[in-house]
Amino acid sequence: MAGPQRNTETPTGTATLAVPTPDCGLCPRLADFRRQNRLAFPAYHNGPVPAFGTLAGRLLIVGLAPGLHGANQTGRPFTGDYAGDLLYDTLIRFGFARGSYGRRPDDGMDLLDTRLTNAARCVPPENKPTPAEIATCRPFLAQEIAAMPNLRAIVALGTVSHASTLTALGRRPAHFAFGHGARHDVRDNLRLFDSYHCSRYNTNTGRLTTEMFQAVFAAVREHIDRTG
Ligand SMILES: O=c1cc[nH]c(=O)[nH]1
Repeated sequence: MAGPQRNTETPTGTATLAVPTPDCGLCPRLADFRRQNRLAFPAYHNGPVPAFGTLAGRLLIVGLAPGLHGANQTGRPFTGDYAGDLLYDTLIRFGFARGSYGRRPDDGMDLLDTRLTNAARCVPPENKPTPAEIATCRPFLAQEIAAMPNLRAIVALGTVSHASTLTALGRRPAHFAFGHGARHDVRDNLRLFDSYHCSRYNTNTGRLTTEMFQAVFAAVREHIDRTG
């Protein structure tokens, strides 16, 4: 766990972006959980899950945290478990992705004009990152945002992502109430769209329907096409 806490990646070939090291120890509880998971599931990714998609994109989607048998297994956000089913299908429908989601990182899915990341990069016990863990991981989210020169829209999946995104942008969450379908102009040329998280729990309970989720991305599509 010792050693530098930051790597850099150069996805655009120009900008460098700080990302957590594979053995990031900034959150002791998550590092402990990772050690347990390495023993229990040695074939899994078991590390911070990097963002997926291009930094040149106009859209950034911010999830909560990797699922134990999803992104923590495969190393790609929202990949490997139910959480990606509705998300990737919706992205394809509105032209933000192409391919077909196969729950595997080698399924050939491409994001178009879009980047996908999480408020916390490491899998938390019981899918619940603590506020301190979200805060510790926030600089990586802030760097993602800062490294996207064409950004026009951010979709926050759930209240935790909504608040962390606003804080990363230097805005006060108390000034922007979360609501499914809510839109907030958070700075010049940048609109935040809120959605309930596309988790199995939310869709099974009917809190989030396919139509509700699609309506958010229809609005994002319209916004991006209109603002260029
Ligand atoms: O928020 C989530 C849920 C599942 N998988 C992710 O990568 N993020």
